[in-house]
Amino acid sequence: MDSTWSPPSGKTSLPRSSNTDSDALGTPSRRAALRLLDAVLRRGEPLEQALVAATRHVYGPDRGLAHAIAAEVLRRLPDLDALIDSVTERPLPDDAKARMALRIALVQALVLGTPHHAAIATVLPLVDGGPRKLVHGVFGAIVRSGVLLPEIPALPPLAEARWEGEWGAAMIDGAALAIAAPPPLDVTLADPAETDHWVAELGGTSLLPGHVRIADAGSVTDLPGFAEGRWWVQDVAASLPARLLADAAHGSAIDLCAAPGGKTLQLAAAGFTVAAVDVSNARIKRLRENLFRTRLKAEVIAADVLKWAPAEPADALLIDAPCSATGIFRRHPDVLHRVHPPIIEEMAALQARLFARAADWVKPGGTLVFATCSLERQEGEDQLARFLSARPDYAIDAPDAALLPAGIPVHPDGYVRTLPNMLTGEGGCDGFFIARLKRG
Ligand SMILES: C[S@@+](CC[C@H](N)C(=O)[O-])C[C@H]1O[C@@H](n2cnc3c(N)ncnc32)[C@H](O)[C@@H]1O
Repeated sequence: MDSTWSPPSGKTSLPRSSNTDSDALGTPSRRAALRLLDAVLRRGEPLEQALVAATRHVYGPDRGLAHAIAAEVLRRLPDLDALIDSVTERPLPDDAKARMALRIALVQALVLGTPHHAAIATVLPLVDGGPRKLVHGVFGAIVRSGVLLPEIPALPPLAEARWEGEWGAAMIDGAALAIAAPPPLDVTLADPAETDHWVAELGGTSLLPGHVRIADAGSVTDLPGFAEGRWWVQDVAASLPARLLADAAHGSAIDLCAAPGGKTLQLAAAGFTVAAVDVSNARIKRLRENLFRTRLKAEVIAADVLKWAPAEPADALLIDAPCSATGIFRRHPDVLHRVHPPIIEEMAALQARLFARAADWVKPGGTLVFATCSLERQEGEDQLARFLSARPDYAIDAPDAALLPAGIPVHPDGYVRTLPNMLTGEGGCDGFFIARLKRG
């Protein structure tokens, strides 16, 4: 047994050892959750990317459960670890299987409402032949003490230090609040004139014409209007780049880094003739499905933007550049743990190349929007500054504040920066950087 834990006096009757019976009681989904956490925390893989391999032998609702457990552990990791460390004599190694198993058991018992006996019984087989007694004892000590996780989660120290330095304490408070509760579902309507209709039909609220926010949506595909393609899922902040473009231009549009196509759909619905380019075949498949469902039209091009070039320049160009994705941590909490400065620098270098190359594909007098779903200045403000100093033919084109939800300002320098401490009363928003530029 691991020497870092001393059993509380008296007792511990362990559930039976792992066998196919205990696996049938829900262990496969916990094994899958363990594989997911391993992929994110040890190998630095995005959670979504790890899903297929990690849930290969898990079916039906168990797959969703594995995803939910792993995502919730990632949201509450610092608080779960603090609880574990409060009970062990010496800290368990960060990547020890016992710590992983405890995180999975505790998040079920303390956040997901799993009965305590089921939370521990389904997890003990994960440490079979190893520290079962330790895991059982630590879990028991914590749940018996009646301690709860803090209402407002702690952020991982490295992310907190980076963001506090960049954006200040209010942003940290907003970010912590943002992971305390599941985010609302935002949808963008194919026809903004139908906003009132869909607000009523979906039981939501609206922050902008063509936007509906639903607090507790349940299954997206079962909602009215989904199958008919009247709307698509898109955070309100993610809808702003295409809104800004459509406000300033019309005619032809090139949507670079387009898949799965939320912004392509917006541009097509706004009347642009759209060429949508993306390098990922898997994501392009989803883009085509989205076009099919919404009956909207775009030319879809599978290509690497660093090698591809259009036959002629366009009136409007959107670069929704690949990035660290730290702005979407509410739905993708893996970014809180796996994004570090080298990844941010690597993505920023790619963005700079895409931005510089695509700038030649806009007609004189045309409009370019550069956007990233990142909370890092290197992927936003710094990109804009470097671009403007290299391209005197471009100037910032500040949008009218009326294009944005009340609570999201236009920055004095003319771009839009959304942060987790914006729209907090309405359910928050993702972190985005959006710059609209006019070519002279
Ligand atoms: C932020 S996502 C785009 C989201 C999309 N615009 C939307 O609204 O649904 C970035 C996209 O960039 C694509 N990408 C990354 N590098 C690329 C490259 N060199 N050329 C083309 N697409 C690229 C990725 O496949 C990914 O789909």
